[in-house]
Amino acid sequence: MARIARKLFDALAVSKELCLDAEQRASYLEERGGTFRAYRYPARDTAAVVQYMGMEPHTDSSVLSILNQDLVGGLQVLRDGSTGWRRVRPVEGTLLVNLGDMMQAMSGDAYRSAVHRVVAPSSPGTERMSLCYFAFPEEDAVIVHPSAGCYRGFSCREFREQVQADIKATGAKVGLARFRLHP
Ligand SMILES: O=C(O)CCC(=O)C(=O)O
Ligand SMILES: [Fe+2]
Repeated sequence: MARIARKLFDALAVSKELCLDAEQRASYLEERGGTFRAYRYPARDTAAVVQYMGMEPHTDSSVLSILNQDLVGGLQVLRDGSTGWRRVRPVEGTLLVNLGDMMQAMSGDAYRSAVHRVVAPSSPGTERMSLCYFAFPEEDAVIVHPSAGCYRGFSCREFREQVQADIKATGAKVGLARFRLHP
């Protein structure tokens, strides 16, 4: 997964939206600093009246996240500027890539961090499994976009600490809005 993340990142890094130099390419994605998570979403026992949320709406704090979901389905994304959720149809033998908050910051909002959620299965006895790899920058690399000026420079460590402080204080992640220069 780390190698796939590196290949994808290097391909994006030369795009006009990122245009990273060699040093940024190396420090904005740290192969050994990735996190791997395995999830199991059991179905609700009783007949669900409302959709039962397996994971609440959020953006990933990563640079990019690579997801392997099974065929049960349940992942949904919010399209930019829309309030409607779209189901992400599982396709056997494929990986899914979500861009995260770090990518949005380093591209000066050209690439957006996808808001997504997981709806747990509704049929009793069904469960959903997924594997997710999250790629991050080096802890102390300062993320800046040379011209966009959307965000003040910040490191992944600072971002994580801010997210944790916000969750502790308010119960929710504030995320990139904390670092935006012109709210
Ligand atoms: O389980 C999934 O499909 C998504 C998990 C996810 O969005 C996350 O861990 O951030
Ligand atoms: Fe996520």
